[in-house]
Amino acid sequence: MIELENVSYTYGDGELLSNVSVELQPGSFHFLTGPSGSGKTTLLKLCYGALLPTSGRLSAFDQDISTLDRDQMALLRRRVGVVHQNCQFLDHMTLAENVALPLMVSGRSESSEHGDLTELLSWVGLGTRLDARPPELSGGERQRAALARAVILSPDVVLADEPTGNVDWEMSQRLLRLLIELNRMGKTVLFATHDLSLIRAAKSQIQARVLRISQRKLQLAGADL
Ligand SMILES: Nc1ncnc2c1ncn2[C@@H]1O[C@H](COP(=O)(O)OP(=O)(O)OP(=O)(O)O)[C@@H](O)[C@H]1O
Repeated sequence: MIELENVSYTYGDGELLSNVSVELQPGSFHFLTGPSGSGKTTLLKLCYGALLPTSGRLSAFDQDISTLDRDQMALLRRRVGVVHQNCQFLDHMTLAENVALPLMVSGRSESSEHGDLTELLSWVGLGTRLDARPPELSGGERQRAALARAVILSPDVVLADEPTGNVDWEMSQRLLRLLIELNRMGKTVLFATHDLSLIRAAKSQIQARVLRISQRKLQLAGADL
């Protein structure tokens, strides 16, 4: 689905990621961990084409991302749902309208495999909050709304950037379960988190590989986690 071959990325004059290689196979579940500032968000941005590698090759759906024109890049972005670290909503619109925005922008009327919008919001536990305005939502509700918005176009890949960053343990587990469910529906999932206890808790629920960024390199974490 997404493959990085010797990808490096440099902001200004400081190299952040150095010769990173990884392949996200269809239907796989990966965690991405590493200290704050190690480059997790940057790696995710590379995966959805918000940044292009400084060197190396990144391909998505068998296409070299650096060769894509604007339309092809837009198509790629539709196949990759992103839960951003600091999810933003439009405060003057309802929760349902915010979640439906990608549908409107893409000119589509149908929803994801969850059926209609109400069904999707019920799936994330927000079925009674359709008319709420974003400022009225709790942190956990915002994160679940962000997840619903990320999957409304039925992407093949879901990238989640610290979706459990500002929520308690119970809500973290709930978000994890939703991502596991998406994976069981066949989606390829990359879940960035610094929360190692959550990764340990996930081990009994799913077979996932754990990638760790350390000193600009990407490694497969082992039993030491
Ligand atoms: N647009 C940018 N310009 C310059 N430096 C940047 C930019 N974006 C990020 N950085 C720097 O790159 C480094 C990695 O940032 P990144 O957000 O990818 O790390 P992270 O592992 O996701 O961190 P956290 O866990 O704190 O979210 C940080 O030092 C950050 O300041």
